[in-house]
Amino acid sequence: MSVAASALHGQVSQARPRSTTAAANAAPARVALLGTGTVGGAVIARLSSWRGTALGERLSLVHVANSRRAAVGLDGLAPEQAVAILADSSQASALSDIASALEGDGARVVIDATASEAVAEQHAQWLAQGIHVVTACKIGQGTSLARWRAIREACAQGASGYGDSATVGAGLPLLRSLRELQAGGDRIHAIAGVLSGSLAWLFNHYDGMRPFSALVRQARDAGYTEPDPRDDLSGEDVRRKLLILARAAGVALDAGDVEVSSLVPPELAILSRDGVDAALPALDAPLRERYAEAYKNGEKLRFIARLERHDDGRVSARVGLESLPGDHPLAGGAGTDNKVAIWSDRYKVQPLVIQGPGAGAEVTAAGLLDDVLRLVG
Ligand SMILES: NC(=O)C1=CN([C@@H]2O[C@H](COP(=O)(O)OP(=O)(O)OC[C@H]3O[C@@H](n4cnc5c(N)ncnc54)[C@H](OP(=O)(O)O)[C@@H]3O)[C@@H](O)[C@H]2O)C=CC1
Ligand SMILES: N[C@@H](CC=O)C(=O)O
Repeated sequence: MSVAASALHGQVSQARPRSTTAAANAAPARVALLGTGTVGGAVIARLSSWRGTALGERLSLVHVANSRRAAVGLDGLAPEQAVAILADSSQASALSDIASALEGDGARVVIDATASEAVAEQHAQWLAQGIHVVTACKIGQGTSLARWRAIREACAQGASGYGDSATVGAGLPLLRSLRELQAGGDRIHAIAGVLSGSLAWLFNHYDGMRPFSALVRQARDAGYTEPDPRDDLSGEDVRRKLLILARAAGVALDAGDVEVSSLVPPELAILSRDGVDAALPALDAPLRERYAEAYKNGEKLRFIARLERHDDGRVSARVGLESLPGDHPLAGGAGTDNKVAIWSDRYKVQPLVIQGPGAGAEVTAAGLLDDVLRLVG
């Protein structure tokens, strides 16, 4: 599929260096954390490890919530006690409470460590109120173009920043590099690579012997997959990441402009989430066949995202499983490695290649908190 490219500019996160005097005088930024699962739990652990340090003094955790409960501490919750306080809290979780919990001196920040549509729908409203949003969730910028535009406009309206490093590459310097290339006058020509940490891990480990479904369970238990692993296996998570990259590269793609080849057979796709685990073996036979075919040709299976701007102005975007020669540059990597090649005016022939862990609680939490620190100055 191809669409016309349109010139958009890179987004949004603003580094705001602060002077030493300002640093000494500034009230700590007030932080609301939404989501206490794999990623949110690691954010709390990292904040706990900062207690009593200069980094810890820059942030005050005033609101923590999961989908059920919230805990509020207007003078700051001790991060190491936040999980226990939340477990004991009788306050119901409500997104409408967050702005008031953040009121007070200092910058205000919402960290979105959920996979929630309802939370993503609030991003633009918080930004318009001057509240920074830092997110691991791709639903804000990686779904409809209208929502992506609303987020950008709200940043301008609220003079607030959107921290999105964790949405692609779990904090790897991917979006930052795209933006810096363009800030230096480059046009992005193409992007190709492995954008899913869980699918990278799966295809780095799958040898055609163990059932693929058993590896999916292992990847889920390690915290690499989305809460519903079908979001990874269907290519939807990679579609969102490619949309985020494309839009940051100045290409106004909508979700339907990306051609997606899903690994999820129809009988698994139609199930409610409760039924997914038991039905995962439906993946096994088709993937064994794909693997055997690739193996016969000396190739490796990799789930690849591709964006290309053609000379005539068309853009093509697709994600799906590819069988690559064993020595292909995108076939390398280990563990959850993402590996992304970027072609631009200065990298015309040999692309810029960025590689590193692309999923996992700790790297993602670190990427989120890096963005928070950048935004609050
Ligand atoms: N895992 C990874 O390696 C990476 C994940 N991400 C992204 O991070 C996000 C979180 O993933 P992960 O931690 O694995 O998911 P989990 O399922 O482990 O955690 C999700 C959390 O969100 C909470 N939640 C859901 N809805 C709301 C709501 N309305 N208000 C407040 N909290 C809510 C859930 O609450 P409850 O406990 O009540 O269900 C849960 O605590 C996802 O968007 C994912 O794409 C990004 C990069 C890497
Ligand atoms: N499920 C995602 C987690 C990070 O975004 C992935 O597998 O890459």
